[in-house]
Amino acid sequence: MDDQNAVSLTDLMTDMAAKAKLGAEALRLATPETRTKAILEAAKSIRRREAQILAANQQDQQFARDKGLTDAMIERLILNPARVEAMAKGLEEVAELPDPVGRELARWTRPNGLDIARVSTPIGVIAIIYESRPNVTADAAALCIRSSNAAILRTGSEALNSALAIYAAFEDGLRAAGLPETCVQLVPTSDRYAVGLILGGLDKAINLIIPRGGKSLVARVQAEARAPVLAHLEGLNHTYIHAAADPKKALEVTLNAKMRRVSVCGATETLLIDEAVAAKLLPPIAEALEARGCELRGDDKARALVPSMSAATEDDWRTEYLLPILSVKVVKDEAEAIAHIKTYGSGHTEAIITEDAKAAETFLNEVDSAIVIWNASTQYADGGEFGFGAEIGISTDRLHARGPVGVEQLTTFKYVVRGDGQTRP
Ligand SMILES: NC(=O)C1=CN([C@@H]2O[C@H](COP(=O)(O)OP(=O)(O)OC[C@H]3O[C@@H](n4cnc5c(N)ncnc54)[C@H](OP(=O)(O)O)[C@@H]3O)[C@@H](O)[C@H]2O)C=CC1
Ligand SMILES: N[C@@H](CCC(=O)OP(=O)(O)O)C(=O)O
Repeated sequence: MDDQNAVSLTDLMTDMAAKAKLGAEALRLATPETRTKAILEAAKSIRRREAQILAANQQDQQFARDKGLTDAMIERLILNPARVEAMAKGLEEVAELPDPVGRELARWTRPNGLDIARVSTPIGVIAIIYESRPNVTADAAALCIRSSNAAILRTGSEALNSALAIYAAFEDGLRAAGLPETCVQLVPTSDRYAVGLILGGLDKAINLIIPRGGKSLVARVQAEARAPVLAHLEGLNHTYIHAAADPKKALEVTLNAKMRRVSVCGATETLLIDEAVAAKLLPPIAEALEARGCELRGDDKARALVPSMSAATEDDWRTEYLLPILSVKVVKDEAEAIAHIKTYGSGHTEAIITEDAKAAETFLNEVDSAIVIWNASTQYADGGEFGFGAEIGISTDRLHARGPVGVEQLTTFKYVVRGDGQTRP
């Protein structure tokens, strides 16, 4: 980018940040009913604007095809009338969520009579950098309004036209509720220079940055972020089939965990299987996966059982494919499975398949990922599936929230202290 463009983009983003601060203040002081109205009106507007949204999405799909994106990546970009309706319905669900701000979280009285209450509050201005999935624009905007946070949204570049069309519905919703349209703003360019400006914190206007993406984004965030970050990063997830696994559950859960949607961050990327059951369980699981078009890459023991597998390299254990590819390792026991996850996992989601409650508890306790699952698919890593209405994504950070981030996770708190003239000795 030349100097002139850099200056104008810097000006644009600085202006957005200043407006976002005002928006955050307006939201903080608005009633819950006003915020509900903004979201419901945005949902109505999404339905009204369906044709525009779909036309914008067609442009994005063409751009993505010209760019040579994989089918899985194009699939997550696609909108159709059913998906537009699902987006509007999702907003209605968020609108109905209990208001997460202004709640008394705890209250106690000190011996000196001071009455202290911990009360939930919004975070302020949240900037979200996310991938090319159009519904994230709607979900993130609605969750931020519900939780009284102003949002600066930076969509993946392949979804920019769709995001702009969806964003227009939020301008309608905010206006109809009498709130400034700038409570939610969308970065109107795909220039990555804007990402750098967000990571720089925009003169401390940004209270939290949520980056939702893969390796390239991680590297940049780690190098450049100068504002607090709540990382929603890659999901290098494992499913471990324990020696006491039920064969039917092992087959069905593994198939779902890998193949339900291969491009989502909750997809399983590595299958670990106990050597005690590998000879019996791995061949039928491999056959079923291959029949659905999944490529398998295994270690020597796995390949001895399933000769069609290619050899896994060290890189495979470290790769989040987001494709119909699965790495497979036969492990000696649960301890080796847990050690493998500790070495290669990204701290997102891991599952154990077993009928042995003690082994399950060991796994749930010792594996230190944001989500640990017993006898179910890693693809349940999702705020909607957790009952949160929607999600910003899955936090792979340890502070201030872990796992699915919904409205409650978008709040912080303050202390309200009520006295009667006390002075401190
Ligand atoms: N934990 C979670 O909740 C989720 C995590 N993910 C993860 O996202 C990844 C898949 O999505 P994918 O589209 O590949 O994600 P990317 O990381 O490529 O893109 C995500 C966003 O980051 C931006 N970005 C990426 N790299 C850079 C960079 N170097 N400088 C500036 N901006 C950058 C992208 O912009 P641009 O459009 O310019 O490329 C896009 O807006 C997977 O790793 C998946 O696990 C996905 C969904 C949820
Ligand atoms: N957690 C959600 C969304 C995951 C998601 O958006 O993933 P991606 O395909 O990488 O954009 C789900 O499982 O549907």
